[in-house]
Amino acid sequence: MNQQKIPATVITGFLGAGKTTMIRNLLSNTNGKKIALIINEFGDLGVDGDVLKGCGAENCTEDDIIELTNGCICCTVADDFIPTMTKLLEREQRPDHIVIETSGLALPQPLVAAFNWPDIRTQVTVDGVVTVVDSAAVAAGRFADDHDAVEARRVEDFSLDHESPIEELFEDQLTCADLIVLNKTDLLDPAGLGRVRDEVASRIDRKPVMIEARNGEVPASVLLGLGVGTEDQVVNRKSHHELEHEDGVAHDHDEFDSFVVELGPVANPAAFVDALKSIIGEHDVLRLKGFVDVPGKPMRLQLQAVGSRIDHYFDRAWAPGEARATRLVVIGLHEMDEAVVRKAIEALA
Ligand SMILES: Nc1nc2c(ncn2[C@@H]2O[C@H](COP(=O)(O)OP(=O)(O)OP(=O)(O)O)[C@@H](O)[C@H]2O)c(=O)[nH]1
Repeated sequence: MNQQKIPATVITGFLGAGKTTMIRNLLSNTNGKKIALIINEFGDLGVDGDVLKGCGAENCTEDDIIELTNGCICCTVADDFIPTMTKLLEREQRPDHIVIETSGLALPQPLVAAFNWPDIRTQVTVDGVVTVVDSAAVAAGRFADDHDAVEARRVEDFSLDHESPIEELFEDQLTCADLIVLNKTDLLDPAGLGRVRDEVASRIDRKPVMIEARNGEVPASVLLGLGVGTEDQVVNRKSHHELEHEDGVAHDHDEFDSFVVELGPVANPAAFVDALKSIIGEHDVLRLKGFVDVPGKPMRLQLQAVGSRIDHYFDRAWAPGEARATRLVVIGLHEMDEAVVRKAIEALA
């Protein structure tokens, strides 16, 4: 049997960069290609899966969307990702293309390396790694090393062996890229965007192609079909973690935490969003997302916060028999005080 290898595109990028938005767009214009989608997110609430399953794409049905929820994909490659791929490849109707959305906190390197496992390597190749960048967050200095803060942490914790975890992850995700999408261009002027381009370029030695996008609108012909075979090159794209721990110390996400808050109905969404904005700013919440039950409304309110920028819109009707609920996942650095943030959010409903 001489089957062609199935191309797989890995989509990575920091929390809230616009990965799900880009994939949603992609699914609405796949040029007839049948797509299988593997999604992984940090936190116990499958928001991305819900959003993507809800888009009703013809070439990527609910059966073709697989959620990996047992942890961050880079740490669960052997237990989760490999068996999932194996099962996918055993399907009678194989996909034309596989798209993998990593969690916003994932290191793409271990995932790409997994494509060299014997059973996978013969059947699939990494078409390319696409790293989505929140250009507005870069411009706001979110990934710049805050030397004072890092030094303060170093004084408190002598075991700290590296710089800001956010900055490191951002660089690791760029380091692995075959294509960089500078997203959220609508939030910057051309000069600001030029500075973001320079900053991103300065953080990597290789020179992957960089394109600009708004709302993740990138044609399928650009995203799919890069034809790189990244699994053969991953050794040259080592993450900070791999460079620091060549002795094989396991990677983990101890620097980040997430929890889910469940609340009652929210009668006044505008006031709720304003109050959330304050809580996010005060406690330096990195990402907050989920769904809100607004009494008297047949539709579910989707809420998406990246830093203190919050989008909210009614995304779909509550399904018959579906329990209406307000559930939000909150992600922050380990220092974030879960009890205090939880209490502050719970007090809003
Ligand atoms: N203004 C603006 N907002 C955007 C753009 N792209 C995405 N967003 C918004 O940014 C927020 C996060 O987008 P997602 O697509 O969920 O980001 P993500 O990278 O999948 O997030 P995680 O899975 O949590 O890491 C949502 O509110 C999007 O609507 C853009 O180009 N411009």
